[in-house]
Amino acid sequence: MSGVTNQSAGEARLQVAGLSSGYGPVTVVRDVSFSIAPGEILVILGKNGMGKSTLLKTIMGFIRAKSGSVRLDGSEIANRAPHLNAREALAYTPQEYAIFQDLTVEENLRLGVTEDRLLGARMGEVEAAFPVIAKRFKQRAGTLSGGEQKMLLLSRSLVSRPKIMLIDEISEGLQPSMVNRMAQVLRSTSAEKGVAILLVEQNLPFALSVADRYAILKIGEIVEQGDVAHADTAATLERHLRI
Ligand SMILES: Nc1ncnc2c1ncn2[C@@H]1O[C@H](COP(=O)(O)OP(=O)(O)OP(=O)(O)O)[C@@H](O)[C@H]1O
Repeated sequence: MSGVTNQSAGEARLQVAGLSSGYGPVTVVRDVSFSIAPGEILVILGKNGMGKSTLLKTIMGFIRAKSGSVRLDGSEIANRAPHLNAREALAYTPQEYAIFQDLTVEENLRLGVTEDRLLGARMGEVEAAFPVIAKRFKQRAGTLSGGEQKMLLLSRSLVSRPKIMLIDEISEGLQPSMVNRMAQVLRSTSAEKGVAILLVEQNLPFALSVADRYAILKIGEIVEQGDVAHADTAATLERHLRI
């Protein structure tokens, strides 16, 4: 099994073991294993087409696992419907600008909560994270800039009070100031709320500024994982990603 972790199962908020999945007969994610503790951020690195997005979608339940397990605080959730996973505190932020363009910012945020009244109580968190979003509450989401739409996506995840956040290339196409803001928000969300965050990223400086640990995915398999702060990290990334 590839990618054995340095944590015991008892500590893991998210534990993925021997996970394989794909499209029809084609296997894309192969025997992937890792775990993430509460308050920890793991980034999956890899070139285009290596299976990073497929891995996130499999964990969320959008793509069927062919084998393996996905555990949330020790309970098996592999192949559970995405809406049930969302209700039980998994928040998925896709790579696409997946907001409802014709709804207002507020209406988009409301989709992140199970009851309308909860949004009012949680708006303070959106305001603290992304003041620009809170100011545009009544504005049609389609009028936001690309970067603001990404902030709205992340805000929608935050108001759902997740235990686990699955985030696919949030920094893509953002200007540096917005990327820095995203990094701060993710760091404080994991540190202060104990959220386990699984990031998929191609933006290496951003990934390394945010994550505690990394795993490198190559043709669907984890070929290496380690601590970002470890002295060997730069050499390992150079070897596998040629950067
Ligand atoms: N809906 C699909 N049907 C069939 N094959 C797919 C589908 N989506 C992705 N694939 C294939 O699965 C492989 C992995 O794709 P995936 O999007 O998971 O990679 P990725 O590492 O996230 O890459 P990128 O950064 O380009 O999004 C690729 O070969 C891709 O062509």
